[in-house]
Amino acid sequence: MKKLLTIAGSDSSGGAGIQADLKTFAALGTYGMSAICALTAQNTQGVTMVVNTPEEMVEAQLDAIYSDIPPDGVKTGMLSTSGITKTVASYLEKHLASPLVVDPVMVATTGAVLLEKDAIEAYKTKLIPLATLITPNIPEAEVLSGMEIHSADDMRAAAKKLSLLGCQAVLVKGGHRVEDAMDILYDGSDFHVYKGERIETDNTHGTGCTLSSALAVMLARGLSIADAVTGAKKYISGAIKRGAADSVGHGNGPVHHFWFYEDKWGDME
Ligand SMILES: Nc1ncnc2c1ncn2[C@@H]1O[C@H](COP(=O)(O)OP(=O)(O)OP(=O)(O)O)[C@@H](O)[C@H]1O
Ligand SMILES: Cc1ncc(COP(=O)(O)O)c(N)n1
Repeated sequence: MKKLLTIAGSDSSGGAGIQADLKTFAALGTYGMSAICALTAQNTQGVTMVVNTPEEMVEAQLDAIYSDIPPDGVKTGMLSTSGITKTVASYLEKHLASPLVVDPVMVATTGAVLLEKDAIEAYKTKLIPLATLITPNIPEAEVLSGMEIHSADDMRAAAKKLSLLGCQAVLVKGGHRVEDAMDILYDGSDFHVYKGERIETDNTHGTGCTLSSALAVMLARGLSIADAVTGAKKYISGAIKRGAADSVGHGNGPVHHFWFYEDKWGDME
C-alpha cells in the first residue's frame, strides 16, 4: 500500500485542503498522512479566520512522519506564509525521497487570500525547484510567471517559463477559462493537452486540492507524469460531476469523492 502525505491547510467544512486531500487518498486506496500548516474557519461561502501553525510545529509534524512512515508521494497545498513555505522547502530538501506535487494555493474559490504575498519568492526559489510537478491555475500561473494568460498559447508559454524555475513539469489548469476545462502540461520537453468536458456547476470547492492529491497518488504508483495527469483528470472530473448533482452548503459546494466506489457499494443514503 502506498503512503501519501499532504502538507497543507485545514478546511473546517471538509471540501478543500487537508480534508479533500485525505478523502482523495482514501478513495484511491492509499494511506493518507498530514502536516497541517494552517487552520481555517471556512465553509462553502467563505473563510472567516486563519491561524497559522508555528514553524517549529510544522517541522515537528514532518519529523514525526518521516522518522516512522516515509511517504511514497507528497503534495503541498496552502502554506500560508513565507516562513512556513521556507520551513517546508528546507525540510523537503533534506528528506524528500519521492515525487512531490506543489499546488501553489493562493486564493480560495470564495475569494479569500490563502497565501501572503511575500511567500511568492520562497515558492519560486526554494519550493518549486524541488517539485516533480507544479499545478498552478491560471491566476496562480500569472502571478508566478509575471505574464498575462488569455489563450491556450499563453498557457503553453507560461508553463515553459515556469519550468525554468527548476521543477520537472508544469500543469497549467484551465478551470478558470470560461469556455472549457482544458489543462496543459509541459513535461520539460513536450506539451500535452488534456481536454475535459466543462461541467456547469458552482460546486468547485476543492477541485485543485483534489486534482493535486490524485496526481501525487498516480506518481507514487510510478506512472509517467503525462499518464498521471490522465488518471487524475479522470478522478477530478468524476468528483465534480458527482458534486454538481448533490450540493452541500449554501455557496460553492464541494466535489464528492465517493463517486469512485459508489458503483460498487450502491446508494449510501
Ligand atoms: N466546471 C468544471 N468542469 C470540468 N472540469 C473542471 C471544472 N472546473 C475545474 N475543472 C478541472 O478541475 C481541475 C482543477 O482546476 P481549477 O482551475 O479549478 O483549479 P484550482 O482553481 O486550483 O482549484 P480550486 O477551486 O481548488 O482553487 C482541472 O483539471 C480543471 O480543468
Ligand atoms: C485550507 C484550504 N486549502 C486550499 C483551498 C483552495 O481550494 P478552493 O480554491 O477550492 O477554495 C481552500 N479553500 N482551503
